[in-house]
Amino acid sequence: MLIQALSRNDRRRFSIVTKEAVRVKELAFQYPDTEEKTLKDINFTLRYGEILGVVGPTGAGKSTLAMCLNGLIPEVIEGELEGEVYIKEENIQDFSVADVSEYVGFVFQEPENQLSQMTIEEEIAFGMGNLGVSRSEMEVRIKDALAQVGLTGYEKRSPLALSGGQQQRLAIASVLAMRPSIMIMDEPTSMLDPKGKNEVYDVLQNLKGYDMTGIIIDHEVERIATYCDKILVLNEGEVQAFGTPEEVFTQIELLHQFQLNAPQVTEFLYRYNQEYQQDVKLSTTVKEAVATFESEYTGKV
Ligand SMILES: Nc1ncnc2c1ncn2[C@@H]1O[C@H](COP(=O)(O)OP(=O)(O)OP(=O)(O)O)[C@@H](O)[C@H]1O
Repeated sequence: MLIQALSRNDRRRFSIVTKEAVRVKELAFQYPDTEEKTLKDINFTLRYGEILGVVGPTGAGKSTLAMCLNGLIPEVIEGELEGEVYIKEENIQDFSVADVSEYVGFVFQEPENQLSQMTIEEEIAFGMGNLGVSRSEMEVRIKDALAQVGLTGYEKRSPLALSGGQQQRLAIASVLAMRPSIMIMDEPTSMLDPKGKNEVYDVLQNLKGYDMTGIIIDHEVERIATYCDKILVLNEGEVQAFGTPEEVFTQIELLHQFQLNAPQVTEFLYRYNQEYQQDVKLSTTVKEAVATFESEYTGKV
């Protein structure tokens, strides 16, 4: 009855939100010649359009997890893999890395390492060329991708003449033009200065709602908390927490166990509660915290 009442577009959207974009099931991985598994019994799912932030201390296994999701493990990087990864409900172990790359785009830490062409438009065309996209379609996608990352007008420039933040935005544009269903970014801002970090997160913020599922590994908890729909905390290859930013970042004591911090506002509220024996709700954004304080204290002071 409900389905019948929906328009064709609504039905399409309905089917998208109800399907899983990513399912990781009992995933474990051990590199050769190591004594312990780097990943142990990882389970989570993401729906279409959701953005996942992966946080964890150094060596937790975050990059290893990312490589299991794009098929580099175990096809290119060998080791003992257990469990399954489903992208768009297909088990990626049934496909080659090249096939998986049509659905899963990857943005690396260091932008320079992923740029190889003479001009910005050639850079964006390069990935599409490997997918067999026609010249006329490429032109449309180049224009669109540059507009999305704020680099319109830079088509003929050299990628090497861009700032770090612009280079990373170009790397994102190159992935966007390939129209993957999932975009994985492994610490895309770690090599950038604060201005570059802001540029990249502003672009990512604008991409939200573009029907693309995203996975971002980053130590920038402030930005992760506002940008992501779900957070996964990884430590020594095990999932310690998975849920919304509010569900995860309010577990301050758990985070501290793994030398991780919540956003500053959440840390402040936690310490305020401790120092003054209060029970103020822990918020993960300044806006929410202000609203909480206003409703608690207006007229009482
Ligand atoms: N090719 C490899 N062979 C053997 N061990 C490896 C290999 N690559 C990574 N490791 C080990 O696996 C563990 C997890 O590494 P990984 O890079 O996935 O962690 P990470 O959470 O991404 O760390 P960081 O935040 O420092 O990037 C580390 O102990 C690392 O030394």
